[in-house]
Amino acid sequence: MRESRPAQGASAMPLPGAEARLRQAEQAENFPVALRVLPARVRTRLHAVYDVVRTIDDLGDEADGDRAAELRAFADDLGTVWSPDGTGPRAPVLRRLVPVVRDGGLPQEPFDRLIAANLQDQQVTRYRTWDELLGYCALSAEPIGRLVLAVFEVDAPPGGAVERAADQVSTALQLLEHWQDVAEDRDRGRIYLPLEDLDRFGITNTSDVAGAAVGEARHDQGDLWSASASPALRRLIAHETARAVALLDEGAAVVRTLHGWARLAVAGYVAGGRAAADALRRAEWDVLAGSPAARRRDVIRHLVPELIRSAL
Ligand SMILES: CC(C)=CCC/C(C)=C/CC/C(C)=C/COP(=O)(O)OP(=O)(O)O
Repeated sequence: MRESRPAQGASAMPLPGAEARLRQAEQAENFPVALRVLPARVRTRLHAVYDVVRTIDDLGDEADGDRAAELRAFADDLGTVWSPDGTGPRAPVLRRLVPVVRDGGLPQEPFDRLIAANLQDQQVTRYRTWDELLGYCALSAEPIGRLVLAVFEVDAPPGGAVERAADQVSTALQLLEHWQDVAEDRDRGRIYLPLEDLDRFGITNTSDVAGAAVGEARHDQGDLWSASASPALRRLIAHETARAVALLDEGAAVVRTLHGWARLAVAGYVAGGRAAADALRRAEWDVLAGSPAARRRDVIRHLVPELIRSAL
């Protein structure tokens, strides 16, 4: 998962092979970002959007130096895609987005929300409740689904059933990634498992209790800091995975309302989510021994029935 993703570089300026590194990052995702069978125009558009999304995420997670400043600078550059200042954006990844926006009405607002999510990540490292976590997903995951709908020019009126279902699928995919990446996020100082659930399942996290700086391993003890997950933590991960899969199931209805390539692509994302849940189950919910990775063959195994269901 993320550990295999290379850092994009603090300033998102041209890096040798930057695009190749983004393609490599794409391979580490749970879901097929742009299935090879999709038409070239659609794949180009999906890649252009993915690369910007990934860049924002990498600035928020991995950039050296002042990440908030890097994100704000990138946001300024991003804004020029919609409000050309004569020269256009500086970052190559944004230059590749320009024709996609010109060609097919891609909105700026979802990108702005992704910037806001990553700025929030610099400040907020704990979520008290499930609802608070869903609020974060509204900034960090829902915009991705909305962009995918825009890429496929799907008619999805604001607040309507299609948009809501896409939000559910996107949120479910992000939650599943969080559960896969509990150890990695913890090492970054972030815990996405809601604190009320940690309490309810009796998970100890003495770094918080003792008020020690998160990430200082010598102070960190308790269930979240072991080399492998305790029975209590495994029960919690199984519970949170089931909640994410329930959201995925609800949102998967969107696949049935889509047509053509959009249906195939979104079925691929849903199948990727199911493969991620399989990986968690296969690891017996132990998310501390490593990040359980989705297998390609599981994605395919889920894609076929997903498509059949949507055709009925
Ligand atoms: C129309 C429709 C439903 C499309 C699906 C859109 C889609 C693929 C959403 C994915 C959301 C997601 C996994 C975010 C992960 O963010 P993160 O910041 O946790 O990612 P990271 O772990 O890769 O950094």
